[in-house]
Amino acid sequence: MARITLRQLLDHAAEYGYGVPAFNINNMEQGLAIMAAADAVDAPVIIQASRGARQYANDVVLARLIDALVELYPHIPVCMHLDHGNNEATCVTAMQHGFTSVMMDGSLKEDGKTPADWDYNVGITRRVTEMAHYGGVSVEGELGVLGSLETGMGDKEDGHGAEGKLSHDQLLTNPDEAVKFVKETQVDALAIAMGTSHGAYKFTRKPDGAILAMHVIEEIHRRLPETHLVMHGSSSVPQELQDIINKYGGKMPQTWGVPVEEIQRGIKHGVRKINIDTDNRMAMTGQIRRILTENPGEFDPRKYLKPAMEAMTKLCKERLEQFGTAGQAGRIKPVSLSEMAKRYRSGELAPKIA
Ligand SMILES: O=C(CO)COP(=O)(O)O
Ligand SMILES: O=C[C@H](O)COP(=O)(O)O
Ligand SMILES: [Zn+2]
Ligand SMILES: [Zn+2]
Repeated sequence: MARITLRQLLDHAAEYGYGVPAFNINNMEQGLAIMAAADAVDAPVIIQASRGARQYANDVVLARLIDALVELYPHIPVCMHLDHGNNEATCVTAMQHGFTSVMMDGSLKEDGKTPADWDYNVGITRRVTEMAHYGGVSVEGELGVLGSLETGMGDKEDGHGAEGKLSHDQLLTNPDEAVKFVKETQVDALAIAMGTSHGAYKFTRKPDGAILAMHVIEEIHRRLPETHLVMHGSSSVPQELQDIINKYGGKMPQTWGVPVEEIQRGIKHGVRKINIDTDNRMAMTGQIRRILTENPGEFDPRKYLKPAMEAMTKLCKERLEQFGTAGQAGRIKPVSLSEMAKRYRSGELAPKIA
């Protein structure tokens, strides 16, 4: 059994100076693809499911799927994480289905659209952290609202995300507030806003410091050196994948994502979890388009899902290598949830804030 908590994994990543991609999952093919990549490079993995993924695949199916993946690859530590939990219930039901980590995203209200105020975010995140830690489960919180520094718009693209115009203050996490937030909520990891957004359309040009504010990460890390930082919306949206999709009938306007070298810079400054969904969606879609275009008579899903899985495996492998996750699986001895719970109770896992 190699299920592992986010806290244990990110503590290890901090100790050895690497980052861990968190790949979103919605179905068996994505699960198999992630595990094949982790196995190929001996990396621990974070597999995360959004509320949408849980509705799509069904909690019971997802839970059994993760059991199966863990059984198939007993030497790979797997953290099963809830992406963008919107209230206490979403977090608790994830824990009931074997998630070892939950995100309570209190930066937005329950509707996943309306920016929340400080008291709401601290209150709900603190409640989830208390509950989760009793069971040894890890918690990621979020401070600041994801959205574009180019347009000032929230990131409404894929269902979750703020609607309408946001202020510069909302779009960039304030370092002083970050310190207070971690202290008051006791989260294990903190997602911050610095110009990334979900989906493919993050930037209209290769991002520089004006629209991808890596200096905010560096400042927060200076103030909170022991806190694991999380970058959402961190797909790189490779040109090559845009080209494949468009070559085979797709119509994706030219766009830019988060360059891998910027993420690597973040990893030097406390970024430990890097969320990636869009790149994998694009890798799979490109191959499905290619196969169906080249073989219009094809109707066996395996014929296009297998190349789609292989493309996803290739992308996951690249990120595991680029972030330094490769080669770390064998160095981690999973700590049980009950042992983690004891450590929270003893106070030894409380955030260390100067
Ligand atoms: O942040 C994410 C999931 O929480 C995914 O981000 P991307 O859309 O950039 O892949
Ligand atoms: O939050 C963003 C992730 O990419 C998950 O997206 P989703 O809510 O469409 O499943
Ligand atoms: Zn969010
Ligand atoms: Zn996200």
